[in-house]
Amino acid sequence: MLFRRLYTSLACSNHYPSFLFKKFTNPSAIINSNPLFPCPNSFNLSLQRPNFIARSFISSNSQMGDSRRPRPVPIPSVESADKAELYRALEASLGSQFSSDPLVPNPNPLIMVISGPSGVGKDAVIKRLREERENIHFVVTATSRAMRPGEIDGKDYFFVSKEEFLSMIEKDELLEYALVYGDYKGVPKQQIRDYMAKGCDIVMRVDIQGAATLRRILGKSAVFIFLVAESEATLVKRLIDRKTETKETLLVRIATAKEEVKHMKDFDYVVVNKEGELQRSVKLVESIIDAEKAKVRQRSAAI
Ligand SMILES: Nc1ncnc2c1ncn2[C@@H]1O[C@H](COP(=O)(O)OP(=O)(O)OP(=O)(O)O)[C@@H](O)[C@H]1O
Repeated sequence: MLFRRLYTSLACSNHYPSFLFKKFTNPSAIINSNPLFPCPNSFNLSLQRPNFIARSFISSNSQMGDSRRPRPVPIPSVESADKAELYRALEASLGSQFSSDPLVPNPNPLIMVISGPSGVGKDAVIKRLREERENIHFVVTATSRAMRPGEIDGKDYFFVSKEEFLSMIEKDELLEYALVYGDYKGVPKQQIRDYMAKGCDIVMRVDIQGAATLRRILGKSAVFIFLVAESEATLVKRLIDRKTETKETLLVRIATAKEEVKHMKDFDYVVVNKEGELQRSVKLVESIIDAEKAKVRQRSAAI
């Protein structure tokens, strides 16, 4: 049993020649067939004793002369030994201290792009996510449009003049921008850099066109989430209930939404924001973040 554990830990370690583990499944076969183990018979014998003497495997693999080899280390019985004593004996036997350094580096900051048709619930999901999750920066967009009553500069948008916006374009300070109904809207790069440097994840809320532009710029280095209602009918009712649209803009938004749903395939994840189940949608977005953080090959975005 003890030998099997030792064998498994050595098989996962970089310190030991892999051929020993690839080729053999029976530990005693390794011992009996490998010239690096000078005394196969004595090893087999030692397995039969409760407190057997283990040789340092790492050292026995070295090219050092016998005089420099560490002496055999007694390993106490697993059943009766003190935990600390057993731990130290295993360290001594393997010839190195067990490191407390993290085996896995901190995950990279994530850039998430949340998009979906108008009225699907992007703002509602993001608002709830903001309340529930720390270490996320929600990107504040720059716009050249006038501030509406109740809006706060730096929170809802960065309100800048058209000239200032054009100067930001000129200086390549925007990750992406668009002219929407005569007003510029864009994502300032520096804000994203600053928060990523602090280790924060980044969330951007953009329309479908913005998401397509960001996909071209960021490729697979960002996560793209498409938010959708369970049906067209639900989406329309939600827009009507919001009472923010005129009949003309309602028509435009609904017609646009029908087209936008076709772009779902360009995203990495789809979250169905079902009627009355906002919390479930937020949990699903959080699960996506958690899954991305657990990826062996992390996305790595450079802005
Ligand atoms: N799961 C849900 N169930 C019921 N109502 C919801 C749900 N999610 C969002 N809503 C409501 O639907 C309406 C539209 O949501 P929201 O404004 O967040 O959409 P949006 O995608 O940000 O829209 P737009 O792109 O037009 O700004 C809001 O009144 C919101 O409270």
